[in-house]
Formats: sequence, C-alpha cells, structure tokens
Amino acid sequence: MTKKVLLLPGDGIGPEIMAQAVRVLDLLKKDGLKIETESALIGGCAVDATGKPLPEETLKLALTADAVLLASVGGPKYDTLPREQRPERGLLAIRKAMNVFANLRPAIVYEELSGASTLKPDVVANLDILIIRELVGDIYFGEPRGIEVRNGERVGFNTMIYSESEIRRIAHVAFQSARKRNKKVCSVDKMNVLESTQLWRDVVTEVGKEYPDVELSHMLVDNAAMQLIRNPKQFDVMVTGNIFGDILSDAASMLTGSIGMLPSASLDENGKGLYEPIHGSAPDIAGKNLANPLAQILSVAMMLRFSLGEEAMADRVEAAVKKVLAQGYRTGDIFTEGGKRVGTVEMGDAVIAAL
Ligand SMILES: NC(=O)C1=CN([C@@H]2O[C@H](COP(=O)(O)OP(=O)(O)OC[C@H]3O[C@@H](n4cnc5c(N)ncnc54)[C@H](O)[C@@H]3O)[C@@H](O)[C@H]2O)C=CC1
Ligand SMILES: CC(C)CC(=O)C(=O)O
Ligand SMILES: [Mg+2]
Repeated sequence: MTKKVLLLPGDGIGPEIMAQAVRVLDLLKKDGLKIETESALIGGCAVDATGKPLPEETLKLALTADAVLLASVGGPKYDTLPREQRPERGLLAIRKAMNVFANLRPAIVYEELSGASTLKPDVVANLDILIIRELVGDIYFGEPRGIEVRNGERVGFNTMIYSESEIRRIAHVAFQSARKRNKKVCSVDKMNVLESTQLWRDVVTEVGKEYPDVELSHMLVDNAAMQLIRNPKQFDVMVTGNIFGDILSDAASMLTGSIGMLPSASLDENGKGLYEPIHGSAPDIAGKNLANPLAQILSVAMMLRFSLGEEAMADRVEAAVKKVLAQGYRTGDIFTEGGKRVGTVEMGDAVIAAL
C-alpha cells in the first residue's frame, strides 16, 4: 500500500538539506518504494505565510501521514516575536500533537571519520551510542511558565515536571532497545537536586526490575557530560529527559565529527514517527551550499526502517553514506586533510551515485 510522507523543510539550511533527502526518496521510488509525498510549512516560513509557526493545515497533514520528515526551524529574524509565534513553538507543538515521546538519537562514529572528531581517534573509534531522549515532557512543556513582574522586578520561570507514566513509557523504550543491542542502559538525571528527576530515577529503577537481563546504571547529568567526552565507549543506551537529552546529544554529536552527522527518529506508542536531524537551522551557513546533508539523509534511513517497513532500503541508504565517506567526500564541518571538499548539493550527488 502506498504510504504518505509529509515533508517539512522549515527554515535556514532546512530547504537545502531536505532537497538532498528528497532526491534519495525519488531514487528509491524508482526502485519500488511506495510513497506519496506532500510538503507543508512549519517554523519561521509558516509564520511569514500564515502568522502561525504550526498552521492547522500542516498539523492535519502530519496527523494523517504515515511519517513526517522534518529538517529544521528557527532563525534570528524570529527571536523577538511573541513566544507563541516563535518557530520553536511550532516544533514543540507538532511533537506534542503527534505524541512522539521517544526520540532516538544514535551517535555512531563512521570509521572514515574518526579523525574528524575533536577527540583522539582511539577514544571514539567504533563508537555506537543510542541516546534516548524523552521528547514531549519536562521543562520544555511544564506549566506554569512565563516572565512576570514580582516584587518590582522581572522574573522568568519554567516548570520541570514528569509524571510516573511519562517516565515509565520512555524507560520501557530504553530497556527494549537495550535488549536489541548490548543489554546496558545508563539513565541520566539530576536527582541530587531536582525532585522531578528523583522520581525519574525511582521509576526507571522500578521498570528495570522487569528487565533483569539488562544492566542498569544511573549517572548525574553533569558527570555524564564529562564522561561522554572522557570515555564515551562506556555507554551503550543512554536514557534521559527532554532538556538533558537535548544538550547531551549535541555534545555527543561532536564525538562523531559533526552535528551534521546525527539523525533522529521520534516515535509514538504505535511506531508512527517524526524524523529530523538533531541540529538546528544553522543560520550562519544557510543559503551557501555549505550544510552537511548527511544527518537529513540518515533520518530518511531511520524513517524507512521505523515507519515505512523498508529495512533493506534503510540499510542501502546507510551503506551509501558510508561509501561516500570512504570515497573521501567531505562537507566543511567534517573536512580533514586529504578529503574532497564538497558542498551540500555535491554531497547529495555523491550519495545518489553511491545508491
Ligand atoms: N530541530 C530544530 O529545528 C532545531 C532548531 N534550532 C534553531 O535553529 C537556530 C540556530 O540554532 P543554533 O543554536 O545555531 O544551532 P544549530 O544546530 O542550528 O547550529 C549550531 C552550529 O552547528 C552548525 N551546523 C548545524 N547543522 C549543520 C550541518 N548540517 N552542516 C554543517 N554545520 C551545521 C551551524 O553552522 C552552527 O555553527 C535557532 O533558531 C534554534 O532555535 C536549534 C536546534 C534544533
Ligand atoms: C526547539 C528545540 C527543543 C529543538 C532542539 O534543540 C532539539 O530538539 O534538539
Ligand atoms: Mg537541540
């Protein structure tokens, strides 16, 4: 049956990297991938066109699609808008409406790129970590939130909150993922000072009892950030809340050489998903043919695997990415001496040729 894929290019480098992902999908369609695609607005471009970062039309299409492929939203032009009009609010709103609570962010070091990492090659060689970030709760969504005047001065506040059921369901995703990997979960929290993450630790520990075959450890987030840089290979599956996962995954991306290498899958309870690179709209390089499209293309691979039931095609896309790296193609963010420096489009050309 033909599946529906909604494309959301968004802002900044979004349309440039999405164009390369679409070329990959078009090629796979010729080889039998049965999808129909439609594009819609989200983020700043949607604000410009409709006044809203997540127009109703986009949300309707997202909720009826089999999968959503998103690039990135935001940019300095929108940073002074009222908060409800900011592009990032559109992103949070679509994640919440789709209930894609499980954000899988694999940080994999491709052999060819171990020299592109800022760490010594032997510290990162063969690294393969899966960061599982809870995506629709925590301080990004907690109420109350705001900026108001109290005692004659402005105060800004947000609420870090997790319910037991929210923690339980993401913990199950972590343990089940670990069972398919190396049976090791490290849960990251800040239970020494934050009540919501004390509950996180308690509930993850309880859920862990249902998975006696999986080794569970706990780590405070500040130490986890340090340990990721000191000895990342001690980790296999890491599970954490929304804000800690956001920060730790950007840090982990540099172990692989660049934030332009990390894809993600955000899944609901039925495996329906939203797929996007972990990076933002990179306004500093937008429109210059400089962006690395590989995180976006690897997000296509995750979409093929998790939402479209096309495991072999997913493997093929990942193998094509590996091949272009082996051939020496490098956008600026992963460039090392001896590489062939290319732009966004030329990297897309190389992936298409490899496919
Ligand atoms: N999922 C999303 O749509 C996200 C949106 N944002 C938004 O993006 C805007 C920019 O945020 P920043 O903090 O600058 O983070 P960013 O991730 O957009 O960029 C950080 C740095 O990484 C580089 N970079 C990012 N992606 C790259 C790629 N594919 N190839 C090569 N280099 C790449 C950028 O050039 C920049 O130097 C903000 O408005 C922010 O709110 C930020 C993160 C995620
Ligand atoms: C709007 C932000 C929460 C986006 C972000 O930084 C991310 O999801 O990684
Ligand atoms: Mg982020």
